[in-house]
Amino acid sequence: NSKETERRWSLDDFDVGRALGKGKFGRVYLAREKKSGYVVALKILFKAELIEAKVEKQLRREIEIQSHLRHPNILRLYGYFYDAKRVYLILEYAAQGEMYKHLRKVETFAEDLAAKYIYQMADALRYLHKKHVIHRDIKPGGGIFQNSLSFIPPSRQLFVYKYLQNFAENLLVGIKGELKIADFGWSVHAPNTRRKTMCGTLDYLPPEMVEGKEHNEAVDLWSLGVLCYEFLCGVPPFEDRSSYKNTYRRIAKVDLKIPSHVSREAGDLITKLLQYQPEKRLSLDQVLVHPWVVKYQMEQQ
Ligand SMILES: Cn1ncc2ncnc(NCCc3cnc(NC(=O)Nc4cccc(C(F)(F)F)c4)s3)c21
Repeated sequence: NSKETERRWSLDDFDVGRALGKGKFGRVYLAREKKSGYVVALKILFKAELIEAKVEKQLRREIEIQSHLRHPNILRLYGYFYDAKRVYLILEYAAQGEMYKHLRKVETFAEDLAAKYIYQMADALRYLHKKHVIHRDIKPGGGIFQNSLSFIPPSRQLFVYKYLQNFAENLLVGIKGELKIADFGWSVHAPNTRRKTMCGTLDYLPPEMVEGKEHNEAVDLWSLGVLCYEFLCGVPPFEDRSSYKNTYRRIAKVDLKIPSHVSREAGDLITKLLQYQPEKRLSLDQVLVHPWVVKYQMEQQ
């Protein structure tokens, strides 16, 4: 309820436990709110580092965006607080941790598991794209910070899509094995140690962004295709571990080779998402009714 986000939290409200992971700007810890016993993830950021990297505004925007999002496949940001040196993000705890650890452990996901994750991702992206429209209407001052997203001219609101650009770097898994998109902060745009490649974001960039052209939410459909490929093949489709230039070239040429072990339906979905022209890519609604995605939803029900 809104009470959670309004009340003043402090570190004394929590018992802090083991470290869950570390990002560029700080660490995440398991924590329990003392009164309710509620378990959360507490991300601790150092103000000095945020100021030095000039990302305070981005953090405000992230808090503003995330505090209005409610979707089972988007990690909740319950609130935040700060003290003299640090900013603390009170986050939903994703009990099964980082998606990449699961993928690396099994190398490739079975097609039914990959289809479940793609369905959940498409559903979350559809929600986010709709929210962007609503975000344009957030009444001034309606958010925690005055400079809420709504003050940004629509053209720059595409910034939020970029947050999703490397969502693959920031997928977590909830207690019931459900996918959770996390970490909308730019912090993850920095070279990310989480993946073997120096800067994971490259693998997920669509041709229009690689070529610095205008882009819109169709970038997320491209990324969804890259994610689906990586779930089924264990590596992203255009990766060239030796050089960024070659990865760029392969993306711009859509140099896509789908291995024979990938089913025809899965290959069909990937091919229809990894289209050079943004308007040719499947829409999120079409992804949600694609035979490969739907086939496994029946089994789930
Ligand atoms: C690893 N792990 N395992 C279980 C688990 N459960 C929950 N969470 C985890 N990890 C944290 C995931 C995050 C969610 N939101 C984030 N947000 C952020 O880090 N924002 C942020 C940081 C620094 C700078 C900026 C700025 F200013 F550039 F915008 C923005 S991090 C978990």
